Amino acid sequence: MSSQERVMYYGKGDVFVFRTYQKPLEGIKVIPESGFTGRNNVIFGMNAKIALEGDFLHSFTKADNSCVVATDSMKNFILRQAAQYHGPTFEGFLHFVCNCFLNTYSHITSVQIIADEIPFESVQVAGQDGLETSPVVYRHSRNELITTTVKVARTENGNELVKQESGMKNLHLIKVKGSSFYGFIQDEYTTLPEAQDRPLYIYLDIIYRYNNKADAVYDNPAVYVPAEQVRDIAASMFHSLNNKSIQDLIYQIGLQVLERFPQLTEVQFESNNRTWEPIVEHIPESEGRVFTEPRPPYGFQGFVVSRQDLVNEGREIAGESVKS
Ligand SMILES: O=c1[nH]c(=O)c2[nH]c(=O)[nH]c2[nH]1
Repeated sequence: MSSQERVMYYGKGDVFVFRTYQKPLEGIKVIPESGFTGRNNVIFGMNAKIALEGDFLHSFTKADNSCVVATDSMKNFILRQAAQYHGPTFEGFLHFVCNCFLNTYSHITSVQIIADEIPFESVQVAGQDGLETSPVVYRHSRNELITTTVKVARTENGNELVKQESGMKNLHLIKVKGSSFYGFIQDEYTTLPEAQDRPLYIYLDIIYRYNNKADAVYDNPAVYVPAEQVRDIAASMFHSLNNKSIQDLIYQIGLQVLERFPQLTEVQFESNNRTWEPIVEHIPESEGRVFTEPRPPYGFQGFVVSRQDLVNEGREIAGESVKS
C-alpha cells in the first residue's frame, strides 16, 4: 500500500478563535422567510478542528519528527491568521487558513478545517430614549450554531477546494399542534398510538452544498447563503406545513431551501424526534396539556434533498438553477 492510499492524518481540535470587529456581513439577498439581513461580526467566534494530510509517514513508522508541524503550532497558526483574514464569513476564513497552510508547508497535501460557531447574541440595555442594543455587551447563546467545513488539497493545478459544506447544527424546534403521525405499520411490535395531532419537538442539523464550491468561500454576498436564512426557512416550513411525519417535514424544508437558493445543489438533514411525553391530556376549559421530557431511546432520520427532487416535484425545470 502506498502512503497515498493509507489513512493518515493528524491535527488539532478545540481550537477556540475569538476575533473581534471582523468585517460585517452585508449585502446579502433578503428572503421572505427570514428577518436576517447580515452579521455585525463584532465577535467572530468559533471552535475549529484542523486535520492535515501529507508526507509524514516516517513520523508514524520511524519516530522521525523532522516533518511534523506540532499540533500546538497548528493552533497558533490558525489564531495568527485570524488577524490576517479581512472577510466576513467562516467559509472565507477557513479557506484562507487552508491555503496559508499549504503555501507554508510544502510536504502537506491537504488541509481540512471544520469550525462550529460560538454564537453570541446582542442584548438590550437602558439607553437615553428607552431600550437600545448594546454595541459592546453580548450574551453567549446556547442555541443553534453555524457549522462550516472546508478542505483544500494541493494538486498539479495549484490549491483546489475539494470539500465545502455549510450548515446549522442543534436547531431545536417545537410545534405545539399541527403535526400528525399515522398510517405506519401495525403489527405485533406496535405500541405507539396513531396521532392526528401531536406536539412535535425536533432537533435538526442542516448541511447544504453549493453547485459551485467557490460561491461559498469568496465572500460574494450576492451568492453567499447565510445559515441563519436556512434556519429561518426551516422554522417557516414547520409553521406552515401540516406535517405528516418528520420525514415529510425535512423533505419539504429541503425543497424550499433549494427553491430559494438556486446556487445550492443539495441539502442534507439529520433529525431527531424529541417529542415530549404527555402526562395530563385534558385540562378543563383549556386546550393546554402537561408534558415531560421523553424517555430514551430517540428516533432519527437522515436525508439528502437534491435539485432533482425539485425537478421531480415540478418546481424547477432540469438544469435551470445552474445558469443563475
Ligand atoms: O415523524 C416520525 N417519524 C417516524 O418514523 C416515527 N417513528 C416513531 O415512533 N415516531 C415517529 N415520528
